[in-house]
Amino acid sequence: MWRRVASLSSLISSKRSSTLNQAAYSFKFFESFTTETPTQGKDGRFFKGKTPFITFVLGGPGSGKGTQCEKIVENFGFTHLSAGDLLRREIISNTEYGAKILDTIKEGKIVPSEVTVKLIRKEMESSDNYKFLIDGFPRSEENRIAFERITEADPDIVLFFDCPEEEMVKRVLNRNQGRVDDNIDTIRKRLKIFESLNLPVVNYYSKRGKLYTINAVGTADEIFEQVRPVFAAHEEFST
Ligand SMILES: Nc1ncnc2c1ncn2[C@@H]1O[C@H](COP(=O)(O)OP(=O)(O)OP(=O)(O)O)[C@@H](O)[C@H]1O
Ligand SMILES: Nc1ccn([C@@H]2O[C@H](COP(=O)(O)O)[C@@H](O)[C@H]2O)c(=O)n1
Ligand SMILES: [Mg+2]
Repeated sequence: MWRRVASLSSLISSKRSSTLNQAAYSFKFFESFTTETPTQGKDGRFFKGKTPFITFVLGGPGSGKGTQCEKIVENFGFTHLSAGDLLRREIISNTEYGAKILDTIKEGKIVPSEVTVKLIRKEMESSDNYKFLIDGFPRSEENRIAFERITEADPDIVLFFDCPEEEMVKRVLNRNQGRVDDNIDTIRKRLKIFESLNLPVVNYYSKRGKLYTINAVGTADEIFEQVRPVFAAHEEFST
């Protein structure tokens, strides 16, 4: 049986053991990484030009984050940074920790935050744009806190694509892009991690008044009509 992820707060209390397991896992994983201390930009700003406008894009696996990000890019001129894509690029580039990332993604677990934040930060630093969609991040409170620490930046908007599990599973199994994690076993693991680690982040931004919840059921165009007003409210984003 699949169920809709509706009440966020009721799910949060059950997360403790998953959180501890993930923390122990991250520690073991991270032991094999070089632990260079991150450098912080002057006044916490490592970007060129304007103050960055940061949108975090959250939602379960297959909820349509990437699909909607493409539309936001087309309509509002953002730069799309998918944390998952950046990690997959590390695997393909065969970097020193590519194999570890591959194992982590196959297990549906979360890659240590410092690794992911540094990849995101590098992309932001080398971009001439100041409007960023950071898709699939933060996936956990640890991700969120690491981003704040390393970049000293805070998101302006957080989008949350709220989708029933049954629909997410259907979409992922039909995706057909050859992803190693698009199989039923890994999807189940990713859904558990989503509930235990990602929903607390959603809840955090909800309490801070930054969250825009989008009903992710319907056609991609219908869903985008809920997204559009969030950005249209900022006149400077009209391209
Ligand atoms: N509204 C929609 N209705 C039906 N299918 C959709 C819709 N939006 C996206 N899809 C399809 O569902 C699949 C998953 O979408 P997408 O890759 O955008 O999700 P995602 O949230 O980025 O997933 P992940 O977290 O696994 O990267 C894709 O094959 C996409 O074409
Ligand atoms: N902040 C993140 C984002 C992703 N991952 C890992 O990548 C997998 C795929 O991510 P998608 O956003 O493309 O679905 C995800 O299941 C994680 O294993 C991560 O560790 N941290
Ligand atoms: Mg995606």
